[in-house]
Amino acid sequence: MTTEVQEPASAAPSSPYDWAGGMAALETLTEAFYGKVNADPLLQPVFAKMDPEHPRHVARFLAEVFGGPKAYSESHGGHAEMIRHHLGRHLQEAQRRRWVQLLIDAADEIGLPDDPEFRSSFVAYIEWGTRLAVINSQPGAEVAEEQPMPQWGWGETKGPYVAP
Ligand code: HEM
Repeated sequence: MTTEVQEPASAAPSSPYDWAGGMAALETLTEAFYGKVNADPLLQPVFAKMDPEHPRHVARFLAEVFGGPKAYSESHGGHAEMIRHHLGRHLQEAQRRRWVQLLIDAADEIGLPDDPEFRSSFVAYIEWGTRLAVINSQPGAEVAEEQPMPQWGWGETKGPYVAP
């Protein structure tokens, strides 16, 4: 068996958002995902009081992270508002793991692109974002709410976080 490292395509798509299929694809993803969440014994109680618009809001958030329109920042309070939704929720690692697993299951189910480059970018952000959600949800978490919206392209993380 040979393993080949793929060269980037000469006409690379402008963003993971475009490659994923834009807002319609992300809305389909979050609909499928929260359907699974609602049927999951570990996560259903966490989301029991979820706003019916929640899946669409998360799709907009993901869209912005992956290079799409800035709809979450312009209409839903941006990153600070997303952080506020997780404060004090005492999320646990087992719940985070299940969240990631169900999102990837949903991605496969709806046919989100499954090429290694896209999935690497996608899962990298999901690992980062879910771990931040857990950290920010703990009692006494010191959260800087006014952080910029994370931006995830095709590249890598540029190294561990070092406090200023
Ligand atoms: C990349 C990871 C994540 C992203 C991008 C994300 C995004 C969001 C956003 C945008 C909201 C606010 C929705 C709105 O404005 O209506 C929200 C709320 C919430 N998130 Fe997350 N989240 C992530 C991870 C998690 C995880 C791992 C959990 C739990 C295991 C979680 C639990 C919740 C809960 C309980 C709410 C409030 C739901 C409600 O309205 O009752 N999130 N999240």
